[in-house]
Amino acid sequence: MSEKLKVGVIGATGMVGQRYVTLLANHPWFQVTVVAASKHSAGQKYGESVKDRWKMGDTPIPDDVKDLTILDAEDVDAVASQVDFVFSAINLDKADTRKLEDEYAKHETPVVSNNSAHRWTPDVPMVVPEINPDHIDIIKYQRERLGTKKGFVAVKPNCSIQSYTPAIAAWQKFEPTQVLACTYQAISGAGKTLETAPEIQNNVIPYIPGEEAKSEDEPLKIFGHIDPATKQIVKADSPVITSQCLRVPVLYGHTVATFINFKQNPSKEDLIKALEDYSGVPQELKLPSAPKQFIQYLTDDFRPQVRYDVNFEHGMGISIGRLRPDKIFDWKFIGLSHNTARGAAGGAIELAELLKAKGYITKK
Ligand SMILES: N[C@@H](CC=O)C(=O)O
Repeated sequence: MSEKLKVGVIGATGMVGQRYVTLLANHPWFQVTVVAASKHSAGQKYGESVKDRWKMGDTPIPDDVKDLTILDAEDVDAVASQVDFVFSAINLDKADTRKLEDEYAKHETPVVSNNSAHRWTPDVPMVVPEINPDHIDIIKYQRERLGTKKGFVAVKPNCSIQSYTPAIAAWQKFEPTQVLACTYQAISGAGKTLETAPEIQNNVIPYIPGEEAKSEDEPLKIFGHIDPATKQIVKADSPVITSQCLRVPVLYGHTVATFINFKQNPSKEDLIKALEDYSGVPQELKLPSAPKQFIQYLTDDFRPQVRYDVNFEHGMGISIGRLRPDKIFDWKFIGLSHNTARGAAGGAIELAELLKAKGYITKK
C-alpha cells in the first residue's frame, strides 16, 4: 500500500474540526499529522485542549491526534511545510479566511474547505462529488491566477442544501423549474449541542443568519458549468429556489420540506426510480467515504426521521420520503441529510478523495 498523504486540519478544535479528526482516524489514504487552530490554543496538546469541549459524544478523541501539539493556523510556513494538503474549518471573518486559504494554496498546499468564504470565488470549485465532480477541472485556471503548480482551494457547499439538492440533481432530466425548500436545521450546524444551546430547548428559532441566501443560490453554482472563455464557473439560472430556514431542537440532521415544479410531467415511479438509480463518480471510483447508495427512498409515511435515518450510509447518504402530488406545485417531498457528516467534514473528505483520485492532490 502506498504511503498515506499527510494532512493538516486547520480549525481543528471546533465542532467541524473535531468531526474531521474523528472521521480521518484510520482513513486508508490520509493521515492527520498536524492540527492547527487559533493562537490562543497553539502550543497545547490537542487532547488536553479539547477534552472539556469535546462534542463528538461517545466517539473518543482519536489516539493519533491526542498528543499532537496544536500549531498556530496563521503560521502558514510551519503548517504547510509538514503536510501534503489541509482541510480548513477555520473560523475567521470571511476576508481573513479567504486570505489565509489563498496563502496555503500559494505555499503549494491544496486546501479543501468547509468555510463559506471562497464559495463564490468564480474559479473555486464548490463540489458535491456525486453531482458536479467535473467542476474540479476549473483548478487549472485557478492555479494560473494564483501562480501555483500544486496549490489551489476547493470548497464544499453549505450543509442545508444537501437534503434537497441531490434530489433535484437526480431529477435534472425532468427539467425542474421552481423549488420551495423549508429547512429544519440541527443545532450542531451552529457549532453547538443541545446542552450548550439552552435557547433551542422546547423551541424553534425562525432565523439562521445568511442561511436562506445560501440555500437558494449555492445549488445554482453546483448546477452550473465551466466557461473556458472567462475561466470561471457560470451558475445555472434554473431552477429558481426560494427557502425558509428554521433552527430546531435536534442535535444532528437537517430535514427539509420541499415543493417542486418541472417542465416535464414525470410519474411518481419515474421520480423514485431516478432517486434510487442516482449514482456518480465517487461510487464508480469506490472512494473510501462514498456511500454505496447515495439516495434512499423510504415508503413509510413516518420516514425519514432524524432518529432512524440520519446515519444512513454512515451519514453520507440522503433519505427522501413522502413524495406526493401538491395542489400548487407539481410534487412535494421530505428530505434528510446528516449536517456534519455529508453536510460538512464527511463531504469535504469525500471531495479530497476525489481530488486525490483525479491527481489534483499528491505527495509533495
Ligand atoms: N450554516 C449551517 C451549517 C452548515 O454548514 C447551519 O447553520 O446549520
